[in-house]
Amino acid sequence: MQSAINLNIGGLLQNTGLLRNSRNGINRKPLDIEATAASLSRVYHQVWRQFSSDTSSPVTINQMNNILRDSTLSRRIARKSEISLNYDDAVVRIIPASSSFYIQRRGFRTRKQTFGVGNAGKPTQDEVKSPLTYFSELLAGKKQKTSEGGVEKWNQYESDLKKLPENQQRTYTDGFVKGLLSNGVSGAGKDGKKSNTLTRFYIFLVFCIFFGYLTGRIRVRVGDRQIGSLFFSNPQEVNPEDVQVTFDDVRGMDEAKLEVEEIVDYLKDPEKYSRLGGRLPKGVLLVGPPGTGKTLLARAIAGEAQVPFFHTAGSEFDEVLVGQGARRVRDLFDKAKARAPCIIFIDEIDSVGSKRVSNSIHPYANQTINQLLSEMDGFTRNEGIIVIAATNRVDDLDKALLRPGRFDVRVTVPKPDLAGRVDIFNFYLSKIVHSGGIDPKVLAKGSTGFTGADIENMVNQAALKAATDNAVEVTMAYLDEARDRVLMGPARTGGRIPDEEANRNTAYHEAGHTLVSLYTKDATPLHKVTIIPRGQSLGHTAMLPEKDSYQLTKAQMLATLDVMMGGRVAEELIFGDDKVTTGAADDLSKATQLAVQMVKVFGMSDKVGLRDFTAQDNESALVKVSDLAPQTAELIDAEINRVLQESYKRAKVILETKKKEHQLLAEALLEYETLSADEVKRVISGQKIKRPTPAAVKKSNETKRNQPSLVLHLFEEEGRGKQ
Ligand SMILES: Nc1ncnc2c1ncn2[C@@H]1O[C@H](COP(=O)(O)OP(=O)(O)OP(=O)(O)O)[C@@H](O)[C@H]1O
Ligand SMILES: [Zn+2]
Repeated sequence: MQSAINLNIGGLLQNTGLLRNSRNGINRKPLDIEATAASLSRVYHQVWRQFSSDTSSPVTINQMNNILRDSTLSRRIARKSEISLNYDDAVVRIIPASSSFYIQRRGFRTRKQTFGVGNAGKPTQDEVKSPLTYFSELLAGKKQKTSEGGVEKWNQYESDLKKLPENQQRTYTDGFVKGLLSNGVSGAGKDGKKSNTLTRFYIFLVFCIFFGYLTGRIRVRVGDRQIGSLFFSNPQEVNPEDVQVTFDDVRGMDEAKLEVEEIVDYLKDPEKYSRLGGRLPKGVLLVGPPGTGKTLLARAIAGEAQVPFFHTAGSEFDEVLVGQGARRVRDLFDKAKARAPCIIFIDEIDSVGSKRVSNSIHPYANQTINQLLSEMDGFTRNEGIIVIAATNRVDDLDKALLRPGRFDVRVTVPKPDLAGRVDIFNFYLSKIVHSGGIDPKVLAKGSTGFTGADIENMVNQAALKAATDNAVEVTMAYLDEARDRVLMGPARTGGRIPDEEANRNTAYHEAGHTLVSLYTKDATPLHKVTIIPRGQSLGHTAMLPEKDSYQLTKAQMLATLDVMMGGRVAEELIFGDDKVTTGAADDLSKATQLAVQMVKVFGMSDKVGLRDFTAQDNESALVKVSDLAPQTAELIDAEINRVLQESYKRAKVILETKKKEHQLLAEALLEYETLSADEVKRVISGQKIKRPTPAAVKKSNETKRNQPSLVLHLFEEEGRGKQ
């Protein structure tokens, strides 16, 4: 039992880690509601049993699902710096940023518990305790009710503040406090007792605002520059003992590891290198797609060499007062020099180091880059500082950053190949209890294109689901299910949407994609098709490449286009021209993007010819957009249209000749909701599927759900208004 719970806590932290990742820009991992709900409700159950003699669970997974499923809410959850779940007088606070959470019972005495599993050491209770709770407790004394009112008002105030344009927030803050203070003075004469409470509330409020300002919870803007949160947002330093990652934790990138090995050697003993006159790089640029383990590799270098690791992100240098970005860079290097040998890691360097621009929107961006450049020139090669930067868009970087003496070593961190994926699967499988029959090779074959982060996520999802089901071990079935989640995004937990007309439309739309993919020679093989909503889309047709591909042929790209067109064509053929829906918007935008690239970048249109027409889009280009002959622009436009039109026609021919199969497939989708590639093939050849329909399964699973309701409080940090 205990171990199952630990697993869930670990899983919960993983999920909060996902939250943190999705806040960090590129949304590569959508929040998996089902898994999060499962782990949350388990934790709840656990807390409940510790704090109350009542052994029944205070909240069921279903209820938690319902709460999290609300799509607007879940999108907002992904942006939260803190999520707090209240039930009766127990509170669970989750702090994605530090991958920690704590459980607390409000009342006369506060019992707290911190489960810290994680990267950078356990935060102490006081660290994770929000300033709000702190002050509400401090000031409330035994009058719990009052302070709760305060918190409520505070929440109201905070949410009101967020609705305002950012430049007005400061004014609002001042006004609000002034108003309350003057109100309090006039109220004082009438009712001493009340004013006492009020005064406490004001003090509380002022403290909150001040504290919020300090911790970055509240940010003040002047013009379009932001001040505030200057005190606590210095680059966070992870001490050597905290970086416990070693090269052994980094799997499936042997070449990259080899390339950075000598850096480790150097950091361990810089003297040795200086003595022999060796010249080591000052900066290393890790280039690769998100989730391939660039951060992990940098950490491992620090861990292997046992040196301090300064972790920052390019975006942290942004959004500050004029000159603040430059100041932070300077501070960072000053601190690093004092701790040499050490590593400075700058994640997403493209957000600060992109090409220097001379426009009025970003007048100060250049200062930050210039500072970075001068700092890097400022220390000598053998001073013991290695700056490691990560990016997935090396083309966007300012050329000056790439010159010798700066980031002159480039290490590519690609998506893992087959052998790499086997290695990564082995690594993460070894951390869970799984059945003997699982073959990492099979898993690796079925996950072409997955990154290390995807694989970690997949194994973790499987373990979570198995724990929720009280399974003894993680079986292949769980892993398969988890792969689909990673591949297609988390499914809506409530199953199909309640609108059967929309479902019918989705079924024919997806069946259209599926059929075109089956009958187009170079299309990526079909994996699964579903009409259960996932993410933003109502249905999904998933394809999975059979093997790693290092390049795409023109035929493959055209096939991809045809498959994308299949959805709209299907709607048109079945429901008529004026009954087509908005459902094809995403298909069309992706298709257009692909067609544009084929014509403008890949030279795949004979008429337009072998020329890269995007090269002129930047400042220093020899040929500017305006130099392009109008006929050429017209030709490009016409060719893009032609590529799309032809693809549409090919899809139409297929679906017109496969009417019968189309209908069979759509009907089967309506009945079974999700079909595997094999099942699709059975259905269109007129055979039956031998498993109960989801409707039948649901009916037999109907359970009682009469539990008390749950309140979800969300604390927002980032000033992005409500929704
Ligand atoms: N090659 C790998 N071996 C083991 N684990 C990996 C590997 N790649 C990724 N992971 C797992 O995925 C997590 C996320 O990877 P990481 O943050 O290092 O990726 P990244 O390339 O830095 O992404 P981003 O560019 O978004 O910052 C890692 O913490 C690790 O747990
Ligand atoms: Zn579609």
